[in-house]
Amino acid sequence: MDRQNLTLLTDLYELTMMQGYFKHKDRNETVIFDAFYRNNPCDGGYAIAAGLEQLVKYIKDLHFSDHDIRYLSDLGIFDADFLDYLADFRFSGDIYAIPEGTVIFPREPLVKVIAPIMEAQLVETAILNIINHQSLIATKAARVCYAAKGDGIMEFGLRRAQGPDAGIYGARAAMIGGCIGTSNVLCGQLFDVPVKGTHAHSWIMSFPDEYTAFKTYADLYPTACILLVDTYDTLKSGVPNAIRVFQEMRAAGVPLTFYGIRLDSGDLAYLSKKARRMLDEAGFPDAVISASNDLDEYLIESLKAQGAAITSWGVGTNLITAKDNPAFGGVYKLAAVMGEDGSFIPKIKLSENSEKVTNPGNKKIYRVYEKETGKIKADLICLVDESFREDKPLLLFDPSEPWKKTKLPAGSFTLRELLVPVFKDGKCCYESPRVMDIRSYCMKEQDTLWDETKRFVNPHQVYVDLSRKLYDTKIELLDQMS
Ligand SMILES: Nc1ncnc2c1ncn2[C@@H]1O[C@H](COP(=O)(O)OP(=O)(O)OP(=O)(O)O)[C@@H](O)[C@H]1O
Ligand SMILES: O=P(O)(O)OC[C@H]1O[C@H](OP(=O)(O)OP(=O)(O)O)[C@H](O)[C@@H]1O
Ligand SMILES: O=C(O)c1cccnc1
Repeated sequence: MDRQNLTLLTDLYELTMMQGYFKHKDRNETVIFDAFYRNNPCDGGYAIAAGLEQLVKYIKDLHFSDHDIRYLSDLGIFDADFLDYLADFRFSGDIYAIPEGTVIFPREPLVKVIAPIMEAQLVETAILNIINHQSLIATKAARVCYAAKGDGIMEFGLRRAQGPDAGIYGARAAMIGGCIGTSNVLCGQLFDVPVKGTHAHSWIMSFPDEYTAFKTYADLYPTACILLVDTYDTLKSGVPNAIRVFQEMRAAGVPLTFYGIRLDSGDLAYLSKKARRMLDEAGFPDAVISASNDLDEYLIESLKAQGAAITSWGVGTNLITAKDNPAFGGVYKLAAVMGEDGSFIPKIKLSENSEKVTNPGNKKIYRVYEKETGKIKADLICLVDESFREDKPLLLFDPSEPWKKTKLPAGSFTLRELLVPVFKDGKCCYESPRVMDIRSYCMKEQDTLWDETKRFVNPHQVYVDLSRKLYDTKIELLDQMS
């Protein structure tokens, strides 16, 4: 994906609407679109923003090549004047976004596009495609890492990902969410993240016996020597053969730095405890026991509760595909159009479902932290011309039940604005951090959540409140429409 022009990575209707705007509207009419999501993945209490670096690259590269124009012309639905316009097309607007690795909550704008309507419309599909995928996998990874309580999680999903892009960018997102490495070598090269791995059953099966396979592997890779012990019989053959090889390494003076076993089938709790005892009794208490086999956050949590002696985890299919929640559900909605006097006229989308009624206007988001603990108290969506101060009391109320109010005393909270400028007048003004730096930031972000929000069953939902002014604007629009 990084190597090609993605301008046609859009739904046809964006282009047919663009042509309609071109012919029947003021094509320079400036509008605001918000990308946001409505429900946390996996019924969780939060999500992790990811994908901004690829979004930035996509916007920077936006242009219709001669080849693209010829293709669109051949479709027979676009007129020459519109195709001429496309030939000179560049993104000229502003984009604000929540930085990658940030903890996010439903209904807050993750990306805000302020641009001429034709441009803002075109980019909908790709923005959602990129942000939805990576935010989903980063969130899943954060959950898996949370279950592992500080043990390392290796991302092993490339072979099970839905194609190369999902494998590459999914692994990138999994690193942001907290994995310590990936087996995906191209992801390692593209994003300078650690690549890690053990070996497959085929390695063992290709040798005349398990011991010879282990011994050969240990001679080749003595400093990262994790032996897969379940090809024949984990406790009767795999672990004893691994111990024999470790003893020989020690006897030969090979420093045992990072070594151990991987379990990939059977009862992982039982086998890991037995293996732990065998390794300890043989004098290898620091041998790592790693495990894989269709793991996810729930299984890891369960294995921990069962006292499994596993301290390193390989997670493939369920992470890279977010198997139990395969779509993030982010949407892109019109929030305002610019009036003749240059001010924005807020727009709202109605729905039978009150949760689906959009938040109108040109907005920004404050994150409100409890000063004493540094934990998130709530998020506050307001209009851009509003400002709130830490030295003034802050009144928060629940937008779905506005009579429920909380007044935070001045000095008891800190505020941070979440949306940062990414493009200004079509020029990029944002430099993406390195993935490993985003990962470190994401770890700190997750520390701002209470465990009650991170737990898997009925997590506490963080309040995403509206300012009084935004709330009143919304109610006024709803009144006008009814
Ligand atoms: N103690 C345990 N508690 C809960 N789930 C476990 C436990 N041990 C293993 N599992 C999980 O149970 C599932 C099935 O394990 P099992 O070993 O039967 O898998 P399998 O793929 O059938 O084995 P094999 O690879 O030998 O075919 C896997 O997702 C595995 O991670
Ligand atoms: O189970 P996942 O979470 O998807 O993790 C990746 C799986 O991929 C490998 O198995 P595979 O059978 O593909 O190859 P192998 O011969 O190396 O075990 C590995 O052993 C894991 O079990
Ligand atoms: O390195 C490993 O152990 C590995 C890599 C990919 C998939 N499963 C395991």
